Amino acid sequence: MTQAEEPEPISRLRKYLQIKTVHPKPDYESCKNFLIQQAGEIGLEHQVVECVEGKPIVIIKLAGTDPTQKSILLSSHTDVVPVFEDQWKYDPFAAERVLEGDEIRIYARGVQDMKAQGMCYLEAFRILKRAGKRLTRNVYAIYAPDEEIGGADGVGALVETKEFEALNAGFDLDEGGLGVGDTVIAFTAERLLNAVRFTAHGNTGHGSQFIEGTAIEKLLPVMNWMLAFREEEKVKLNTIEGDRFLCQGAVTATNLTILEGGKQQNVVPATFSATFDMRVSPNRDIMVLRKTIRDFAEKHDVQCTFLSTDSVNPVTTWDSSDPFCASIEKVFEKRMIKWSKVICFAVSDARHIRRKGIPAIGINPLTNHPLLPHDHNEYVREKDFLEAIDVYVDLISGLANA
Ligand SMILES: CSCC[C@H](NC=O)C(=O)O
Ligand SMILES: [Zn+2]
Ligand SMILES: [Zn+2]
Repeated sequence: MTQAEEPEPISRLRKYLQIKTVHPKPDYESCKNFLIQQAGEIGLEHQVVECVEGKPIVIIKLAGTDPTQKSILLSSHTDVVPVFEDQWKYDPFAAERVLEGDEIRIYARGVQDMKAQGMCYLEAFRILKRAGKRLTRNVYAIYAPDEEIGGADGVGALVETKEFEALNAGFDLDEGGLGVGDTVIAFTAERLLNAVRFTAHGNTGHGSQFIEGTAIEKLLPVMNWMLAFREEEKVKLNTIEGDRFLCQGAVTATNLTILEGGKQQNVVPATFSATFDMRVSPNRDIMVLRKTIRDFAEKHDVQCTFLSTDSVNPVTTWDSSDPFCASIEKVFEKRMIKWSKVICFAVSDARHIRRKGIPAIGINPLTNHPLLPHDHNEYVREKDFLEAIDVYVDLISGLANA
């Protein structure tokens, strides 16, 4: 096979990928300009909501025939996570189009997470607009910053604005994960982020002595207890029937991610701290869990700070008799797509939308790829991206006419 001429949607995707919206200093300005230019080219209205200066949210509208009906949101984030450049086969921001074996791939940071998805929305709008087909409901594609750092200044702030209220949203199609094998996953919920930092203070002194009541002595039982909890949940996950990866939302994940303390090898540290990333399953009562953790830490004279204090974690119930869910099921059926409802293992901007009482489902039609979000050499097969656009044409048409 030779590398055929580059299809136009691929050229546009590559341009989007070449914009360095990478943390810690994402180029949101160029990104905003690119999206506005795309909207203009397709002939669509756009608005920019800047809840926090320098963090624009671009909203592009496919106008429906009946704007009094609740609208459909297509959510995406524009930011991408940092790279270890020397670990990449190609420049992560060149968006190289490469022939590997018999497939053409686009390599770039953020192509899986989630710029390909974001561009699918616009390409689908382009096709629908060109066909002159008017759908009933308004559809808004949202391009938001900062999802990768929590989204407080992005969708988290947007949902509190008059502009968001004016969108009159009834349903949100949000960020999905790539399919597992050939199965498309539909996120109906997420685990709650519950990062916790334990800090212990103790006696200090010469490193040669048996100092009593040291910070590390206090901290260790708490750390071990947290790791025992981690083990318990891991065992629980292994007893669940079904794919371990897809089922992980049913249990709570815990990882020690930061360990700090000590200034010099021969000085017993006066302070030591351990930070854990916890992802709490919606099946578990977060308030009870937090109290148990706090009580245990305090019993060991260890301070406990929850770095994330969100406690509300709404779940979108998949209801096949709901017209929006039914319209998605119909697309999957027509296209013979295997799919599965899943609790998302990480968090996404969908949680901000669900907290406003709007149902949100995270879907990504790309299947049979290695999962590379946040990893080196992130890529998407060209053929699959082009097919995903057609899936979005169907999803958008179904939802907007539901
Ligand atoms: C601090 S918000 C982090 C958001 C991130 N979302 C996707 O990877 C996550 O770690 O789940
Ligand atoms: Zn993402
Ligand atoms: Zn991510």
